[in-house]
Amino acid sequence: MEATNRKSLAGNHVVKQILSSLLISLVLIGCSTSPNQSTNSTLYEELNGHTGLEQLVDAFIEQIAYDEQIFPYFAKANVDRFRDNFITHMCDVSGGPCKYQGDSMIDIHTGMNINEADFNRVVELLINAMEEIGIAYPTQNKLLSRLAPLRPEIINK
Ligand code: HEM
Repeated sequence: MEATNRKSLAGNHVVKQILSSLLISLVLIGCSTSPNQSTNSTLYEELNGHTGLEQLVDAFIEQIAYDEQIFPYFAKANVDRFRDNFITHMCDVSGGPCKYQGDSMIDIHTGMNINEADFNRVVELLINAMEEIGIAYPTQNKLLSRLAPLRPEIINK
């Protein structure tokens, strides 16, 4: 009985050692933030600037093109104009050196009758696009939280 206890204690000790070295590694990884994640960089920089946004919007447009639920909204849209204006809008929203001067979110989306489910689907497509080009989760979340307040300007208009 005692031997078994000691054995399991010894086992516990090894487990503790492994856990504490794991913890140390995690803390070290957490401390060694890359330049992209430093607190001084803007979200625009984390998204790899203009080139990164171009990549993201191209991946997003491809997602839309293959999505049966969302594509019908864009069937008659001018894709080149959408691409340019969406990039500028994202650049502005993420703190980049652009000023979006296009129509307001309300004006653009009025008459489209976009419901909650379709809005959520578009968010999913944007997440897929971010995944596809390898944007880190914390950066994804930051972009989504900047877009979330626009929801009431787009839904049910
Ligand atoms: C946070 C979410 C959204 C943002 C930030 C956003 C932003 C924009 C921007 C900047 C444009 C460019 C306007 C232009 O072409 O000049 C646009 C166009 C458009 N958006 Fe959205 N949008 C969002 C959600 C949605 C959703 C959920 C749908 C449909 C389900 C949608 C459908 C469209 C369509 C069809 C156009 C093209 C209009 C056209 O060129 O005729 N958008 N959006």
